[in-house]
Amino acid sequence: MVTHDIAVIPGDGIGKEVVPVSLDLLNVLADIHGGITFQFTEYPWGCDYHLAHGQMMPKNGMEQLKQHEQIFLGAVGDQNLVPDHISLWGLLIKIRRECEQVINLRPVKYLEGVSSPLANPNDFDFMVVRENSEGEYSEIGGTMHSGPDEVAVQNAIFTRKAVERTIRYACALAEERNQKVTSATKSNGIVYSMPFWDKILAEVGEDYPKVEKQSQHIDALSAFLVTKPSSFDVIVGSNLFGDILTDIGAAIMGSIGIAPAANINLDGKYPSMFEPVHGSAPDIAGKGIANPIGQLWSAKMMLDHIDYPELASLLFDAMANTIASGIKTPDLGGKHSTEEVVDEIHKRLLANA
Ligand SMILES: NC(=O)c1ccc[n+]([C@@H]2O[C@H](COP(=O)([O-])OP(=O)(O)OC[C@H]3O[C@@H](n4cnc5c(N)ncnc54)[C@H](O)[C@@H]3O)[C@@H](O)[C@H]2O)c1
Ligand SMILES: O=C(O)C[C@@H](O)C(=O)O
Ligand SMILES: [K+]
Ligand SMILES: [Mn+2]
Repeated sequence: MVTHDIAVIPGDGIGKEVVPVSLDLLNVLADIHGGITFQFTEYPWGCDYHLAHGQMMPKNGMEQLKQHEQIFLGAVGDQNLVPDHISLWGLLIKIRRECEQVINLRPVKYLEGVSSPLANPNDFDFMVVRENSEGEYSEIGGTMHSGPDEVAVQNAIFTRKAVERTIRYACALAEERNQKVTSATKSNGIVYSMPFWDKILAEVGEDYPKVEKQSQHIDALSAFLVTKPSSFDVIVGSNLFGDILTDIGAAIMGSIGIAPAANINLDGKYPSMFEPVHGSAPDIAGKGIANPIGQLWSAKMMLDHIDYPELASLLFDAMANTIASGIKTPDLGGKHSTEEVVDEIHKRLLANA
């Protein structure tokens, strides 16, 4: 029997609803496999923890997390309890940085039975590779003066090392897919970092002659995600560009409640982290109607990552078929609860095992 040691952080809001049901289904999948078990260690870190202890996680929190094989996270943030920049940097971004999860991989795919807001979604299926360690998300800067003279400076950081590895990851991924990388730029307006990014795309791209490389300004690219999403294969972008593009991706998929993500540690030195693209959804928390698909699809990405592609496909098909059969939460125009959706996926897992 192989045991997989997973740290679990439900976090805030609907994280506490969609994470537990996902753990149940992961246990069902382990039973179906017969040769593996999951050992889940739950950490109650988040905004409630901050209210009680003055910080988002304990001082040795990172040491504890680094002991585990992978991390499974729900969502972080509750503006009513803790300012968003404190909660995000104290937990989510802290883990991404300290566990060196330098790539954020986010699939965007049309699912049958979902009403996309697009008139002609045309079966789009692409991957966004988001730089996950630097860029516009930087602690370099500061504020000074007050009143009418008050000023804030925020520096964006682009290192050759991080840009190269992100673009390389995207090109290698495109080689396994449909041989096309679209790079998000804004070299017309952002005159140092973006031409630098474009130069590294050209350099790294030489190692991937079969992959078609294309640069597109982020504003036009955002529009094309809406007007012709099926033309994309792999999109690569900086931390902020990738963040925004994947909310557009989630929107064209039909709901942010279904979009998944993997924060990947490339050398295996520290755990990777699997979490949906969405946040804690304070407006629906506690109502039992959160869509569990984004969290479950993130679990599917974890199964692929730890090399159980068959279990991953079984889970994906059960999820996709559940949606196609019309059993879906209100964000997708359905009338079912989180629990009803999960029960149906559970049934389908057992039926197809
Ligand atoms: N990775 C993360 O943990 C993460 C991501 C985004 C936002 N946040 C944090 O979450 C909090 C709320 O942020 P926000 O409102 O900008 O974004 P959000 O993703 O939490 O919610 C945006 C909208 O989408 C809906 N929604 C999100 N997930 C859903 C689901 N699974 N099922 C049904 N509907 C869903 C919400 O009800 C809301 O109307 C903030 O504190 C923010 O900082 C965290
Ligand atoms: O800004 C972030 O990275 C937090 C959240 O919006 C996300 O996409 O994970
Ligand atoms: K999340
Ligand atoms: Mn985001």
